[in-house]
Amino acid sequence: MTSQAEVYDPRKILDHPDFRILKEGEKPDANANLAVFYNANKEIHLVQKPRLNPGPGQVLVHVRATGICGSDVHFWKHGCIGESMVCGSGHESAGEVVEVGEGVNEWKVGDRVAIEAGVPCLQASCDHCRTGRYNGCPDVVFFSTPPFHGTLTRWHVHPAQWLHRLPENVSFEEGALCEPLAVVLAGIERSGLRLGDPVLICGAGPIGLVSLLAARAAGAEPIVITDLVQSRLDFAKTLVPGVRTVLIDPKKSPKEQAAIIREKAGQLVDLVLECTGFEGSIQTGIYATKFGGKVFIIGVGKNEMNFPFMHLSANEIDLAFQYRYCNQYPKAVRLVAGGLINLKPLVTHRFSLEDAVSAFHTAADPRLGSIKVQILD
Ligand SMILES: NC(=O)c1ccc[n+]([C@@H]2O[C@H](COP(=O)([O-])OP(=O)(O)OC[C@H]3O[C@@H](n4cnc5c(N)ncnc54)[C@H](O)[C@@H]3O)[C@@H](O)[C@H]2O)c1
Ligand SMILES: OC[C@H](O)C(O)[C@@H](O)CO
Ligand SMILES: [Zn+2]
Ligand SMILES: [Zn+2]
Repeated sequence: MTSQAEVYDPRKILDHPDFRILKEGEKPDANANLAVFYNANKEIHLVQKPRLNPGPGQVLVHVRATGICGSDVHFWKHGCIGESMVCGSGHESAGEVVEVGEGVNEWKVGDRVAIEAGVPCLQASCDHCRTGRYNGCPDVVFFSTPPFHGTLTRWHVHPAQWLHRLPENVSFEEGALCEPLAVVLAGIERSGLRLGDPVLICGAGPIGLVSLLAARAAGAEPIVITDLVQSRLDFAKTLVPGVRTVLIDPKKSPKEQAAIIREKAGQLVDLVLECTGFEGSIQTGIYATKFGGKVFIIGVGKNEMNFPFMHLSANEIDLAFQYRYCNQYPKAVRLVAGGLINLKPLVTHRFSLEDAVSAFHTAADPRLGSIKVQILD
């Protein structure tokens, strides 16, 4: 049997005679299959790669919108790949079907789709796939996680069953934002959030802000959101006017921060959606949680952290974690199409594919104040 890794062997593109890295300022060929690749020297380039034909069960998508995720910036800045390797970015994408491979009946040219970037093995021998928790599949091909190239490209070949139909009233930009929404919905589902729960959201980056929208749609009240940056809290207020904000002062201890949050919320919270991955923020969340509550950690951070063990124990506080998502895209699309979650304001900066390298510099520079940077084609 052909393995996932063989089907999506990243060398296929790198070894292809039509693959080349464009020099700075060089004009790409008209309609070229542009993409953004970075290397272990932290260089980032526009590349031209071949436009491949979809194989059996695959679909060729013209990618019309891709958001830049923090992890795309992280892989560019921190490598994680072999020295001579170059890798392509992007996993928040939506587009239009332009060609279908043999045996594909569910899609036709012109269909509008969101691309689910993680393609699990779906083998009966894989416990995670068989039991529906496919985000744990050890053989997943997650486009944009090295060594697999990303979906930030003009023509992307994708397995037909990992595309999700976008209704007419959902734009490509919103379709691309269904990826971070899927992350958040997976967290909200597993956190057990109930109508009327007081909730704390730590961090007002894209994940925290999408959590805010989703927690509001799910009926959380009150909602407190924290950040170190006032402009992000101001942005949160424009998204959900009723949200209560707490500007975190790094000089204060987690216990002191939690006391401020408790005052803002009028009580300790039932649930924390932690969206920073920083130790201090997680500790703050723990101290802000009531007896029997839950700290649900979506943020990712360093390998080892200290948590206040006895406080967790004596207060029966559950700690839980989210790794990507499974079975969330259909729900994400429904919530956006139905008007329960409005993702549109999150896109603050837009770039053409030809100018995608500038998009990365914008996303990576906090002084420019972007929330979500997207590349449109
Ligand atoms: N679990 C998953 O599958 C998954 C998927 C996507 C993203 N993530 C992670 O979620 C986290 C958030 O992603 P993002 O794109 O919103 O990142 P981001 O960096 O844009 O946002 C994080 C926000 O947290 C704020 N912050 C930092 N330290 C803080 C503190 N001590 N207290 C309060 N706020 C603080 C920052 O100012 C920033 O606004 C990241 O760790 C990311 O890697 C996890
Ligand atoms: O949105 C999905 C996340 O960015 C990925 O899991 C990332 O953390 C790298 O694999
Ligand atoms: Zn991501
Ligand atoms: Zn599997």
